[in-house]
Amino acid sequence: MHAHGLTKRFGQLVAVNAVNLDVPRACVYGFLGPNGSGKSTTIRMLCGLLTPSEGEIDVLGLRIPQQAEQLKRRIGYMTQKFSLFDDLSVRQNLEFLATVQGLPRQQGKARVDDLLRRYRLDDRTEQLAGTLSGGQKQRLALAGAIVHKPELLLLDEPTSAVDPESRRDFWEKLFELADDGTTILVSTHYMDEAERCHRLAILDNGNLVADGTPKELTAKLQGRTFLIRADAPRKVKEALEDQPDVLSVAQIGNELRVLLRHSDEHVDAFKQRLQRIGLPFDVESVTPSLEDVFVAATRRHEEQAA
Ligand SMILES: Nc1ncnc2c1ncn2[C@@H]1O[C@H](COP(=O)(O)OP(=O)(O)OP(=O)(O)O)[C@@H](O)[C@H]1O
Repeated sequence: MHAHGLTKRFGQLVAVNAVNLDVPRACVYGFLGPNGSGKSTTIRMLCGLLTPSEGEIDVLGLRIPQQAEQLKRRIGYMTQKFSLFDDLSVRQNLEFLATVQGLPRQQGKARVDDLLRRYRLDDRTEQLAGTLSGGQKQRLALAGAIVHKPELLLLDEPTSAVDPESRRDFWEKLFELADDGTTILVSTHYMDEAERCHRLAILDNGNLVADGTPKELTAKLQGRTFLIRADAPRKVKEALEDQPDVLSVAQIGNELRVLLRHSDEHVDAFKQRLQRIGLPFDVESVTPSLEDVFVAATRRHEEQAA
C-alpha cells in the first residue's frame, strides 16, 4: 500500500498534511500519535471512506477512492467503537457479516464455526453481543472484521477500551494474521503497542514526523538519552530546562529522563557540563525508548514550524 502527498482539509483545519506512506505486505504497521493527530482521518482515506483533499493512494493495486468499491471485499476495518449489533447473538453477528461479505451459506457457516473456536467465543455463541465483556466484544469485532479473510486489515485504536491482558491477547491474534500473510495497519497511542509493530509512522498535528522500524527510530537517538537521580529533582529539572542543548526533561518519581538535542556519547562530558548547576545528582546514559523518539520528532517539527 502506498500513499503520496495525502492531505485532508476540513475547512481551515489541515487534519492530514502531505503524508507519504509505504506499507509492505504482511507487515504489522503502526500509526502512533496523540488524540487529534490525524490517525483516524488517514485510515478512513486509505479504505475509501473519506475523499482526500489531495494526494494519491494505491491499496492492493487499486486506486483509491476511485476503485473503493472493488476494495471493500478485500479489506477489513475495525474502529474503537465496536461495530457490533448488541441485540444479535455472537453467532448471529458473525453470520450476518458473512452474508454481507457474500460468503456462500455453507462456506459462511464453516468459517463462523472456525472463528468462534479460534477467538474463544464457542462457549457463548447464543449470548447477545451487547452483554459481552470489553475483551470479548473486541475479539468478536476482530473475528467479524476478518470473516471474509481480507488481505489488508485496518484497525483504528482497537484496544483503547480493554484491559492489558486483553490487549496482549489481541496483539497475538494480529501477529497470527500477519504470519498468514495479512497486512495490518493499526493506530494506537500506546507506546508498548507501537514497540511491537514491524514498522511505524509517528503522526503529530497531521504531519508524519518519523517512520521506520522501532529499532531504526531508537538507534537514531543513541547518545542523547540520560537518566538523572537527584534529591531535589524539581530544582535540577528547572536548571536543566534552561540549558540550550536539553530538548526535554521528564520527571518519573525521583528520576529525570533527559533528552539532548545532539548526541553526547560520553556520560562524563555530560556530567561535567551539569556540574555547573551545583546541585547533587547522579547521571547515567540510557537506551532510547520510543517515547524519546516521539518527543524528539514532535519537538523538532514544532521548532521547524516556528
Ligand atoms: N468530519 C470532520 N469535520 C471536521 N473536523 C474533523 C472531522 N474529522 C476529523 N476532524 C478533525 O481532524 C483532526 C484529526 O482527527 P482524527 O480523528 O483523524 O485524529 P486521531 O489521531 O484519530 O485522534 P483520536 O486518537 O482522538 O481518534 C482533529 O482535529 C479533528 O477534530
